[in-house]
Amino acid sequence: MNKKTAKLEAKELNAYYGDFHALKNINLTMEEKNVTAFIGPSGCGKSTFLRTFNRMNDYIDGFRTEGDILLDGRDIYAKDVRVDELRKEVGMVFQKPNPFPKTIFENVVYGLKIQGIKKKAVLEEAAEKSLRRSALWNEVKDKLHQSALALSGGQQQRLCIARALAISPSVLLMDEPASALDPLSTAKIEELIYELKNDYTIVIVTHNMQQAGRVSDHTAFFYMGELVEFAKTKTMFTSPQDNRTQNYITGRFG
Ligand SMILES: Nc1ncnc2c1ncn2[C@@H]1O[C@H](COP(=O)(O)OP(=O)(O)OP(=O)(O)O)[C@@H](O)[C@H]1O
Repeated sequence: MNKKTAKLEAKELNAYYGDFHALKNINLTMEEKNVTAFIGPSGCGKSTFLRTFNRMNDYIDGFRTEGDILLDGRDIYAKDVRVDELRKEVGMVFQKPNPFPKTIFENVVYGLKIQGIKKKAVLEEAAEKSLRRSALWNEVKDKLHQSALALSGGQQQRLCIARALAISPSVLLMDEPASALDPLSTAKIEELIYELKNDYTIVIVTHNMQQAGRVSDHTAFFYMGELVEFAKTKTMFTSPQDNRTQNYITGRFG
């Protein structure tokens, strides 16, 4: 087996919303082309941590970090890092599907157009590739120029994944990507995550323990801003080392 390399690393990471200490001295390494699930009770800092990897928290007044976040060994909070470049590398999919009120095609190629790509043939090829990759092509290939808002919730979420993939990121952050979807659409998203990890490093926040078990290689359990435990998912669910992890995964709290 190939030795996996570190893709994302947090080193002594602390994060604050004003005076509130939201993430406490987090050290974590995530391997390339792996799926890592973040689990833990509501408010423990999962989304905050996820959003540090593409600097999504930068928009929040009073938010600050200490310590380092590294992508391919480079500090993404360094002064010379361009956030727009970073977000090409680190794509994100949110809890609620959020397609733009545009056509399916325009949604997928949105990021490419912002980058100045205008050639129709290039955009068409990229759209097809991304829609195939997100397992949506067969369902939408005959209505690419219809409104994305007419798609079902599950299709909209796969469209948002296609939109994220179109700009060729190497990391995909997913914040509870299936929690607003029905079981069948959820299963499709899970299958897709399983497929995508051949090419992408994926980090997923989920409240659904079965989902973490099904899709992730590694799981990180957070509690009150601390990373309590990080392990291979199988190990975490069969023999957690910390009582808090044990209590959470057996449903005693959270
Ligand atoms: N914009 C903000 N301003 C101030 N505090 C915030 C902000 N966003 C989150 N927090 C606080 O930071 C803590 C961690 O929130 P976060 O959303 O990261 O938790 P979470 O584990 O993702 O929760 P959930 O599972 O409910 O989504 C919470 O106490 C929350 O109230």
